[in-house]
Amino acid sequence: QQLWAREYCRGIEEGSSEYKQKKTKVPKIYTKTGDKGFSSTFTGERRPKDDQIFEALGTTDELSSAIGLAREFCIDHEHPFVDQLDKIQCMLQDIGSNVATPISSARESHLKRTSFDENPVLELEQWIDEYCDQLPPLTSFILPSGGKSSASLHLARAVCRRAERCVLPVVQAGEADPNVARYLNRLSDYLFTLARYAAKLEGNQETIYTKDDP
Ligand SMILES: Nc1ncnc2c1ncn2[C@@H]1O[C@H](COP(=O)(O)OP(=O)(O)OP(=O)(O)O)[C@@H](O)[C@H]1O
Repeated sequence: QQLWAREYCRGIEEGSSEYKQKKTKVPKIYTKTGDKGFSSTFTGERRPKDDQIFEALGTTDELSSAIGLAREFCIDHEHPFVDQLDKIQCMLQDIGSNVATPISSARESHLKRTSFDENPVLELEQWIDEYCDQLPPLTSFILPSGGKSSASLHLARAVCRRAERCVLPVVQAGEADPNVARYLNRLSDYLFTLARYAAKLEGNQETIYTKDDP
């Protein structure tokens, strides 16, 4: 809202009467148009808030928030991959735009602005391969553990898998780009690998699954 106001009033001296007059016209964050349980897609359609589009959109938002929290723990340790997490959060924003633009009601200009191609998927694969080369091979199940960075990356991984489940029906209905589902599928592998890598960098032990024999 603040940013919007600053942009809207760009070039006008802050505090001047013209600025104050213009700023009062900045729309409020709450329009109340969603109070009856319906909201808008980017194409302007009104749909119930429990529609699969908003389910997918909301879960993608949860995923970005989970990564945002993990990122904060990683910053505390000055991990070298924080830039990758930043880029992923931006990609998730693009995924949200693609999902919120159902192809059946989109105009050419909508599709152009919200397209999602396969390059980000390939980039994730490259990152995964680089980390895997530096990790010992997995010989048993590991549990979400390995310190705060690692455990929070595991939590983000689990949210990522839920986001994938929510996005899939939208993709299968032909309403979002299949690269969106591919990206989320690859992202959970990236987050798993990164969780292990973070534990290694921090010198933390990962907890191994064990089963007590009766
Ligand atoms: N509960 C929700 N979960 C996921 N996405 C949502 C949800 N509600 C709205 N959206 C999407 O996020 C966009 C912005 O949300 P916003 O809260 O402004 O919508 P709204 O509830 O329709 O409006 P308002 O909050 O002003 O009454 C909406 O246009 C819609 O695409």
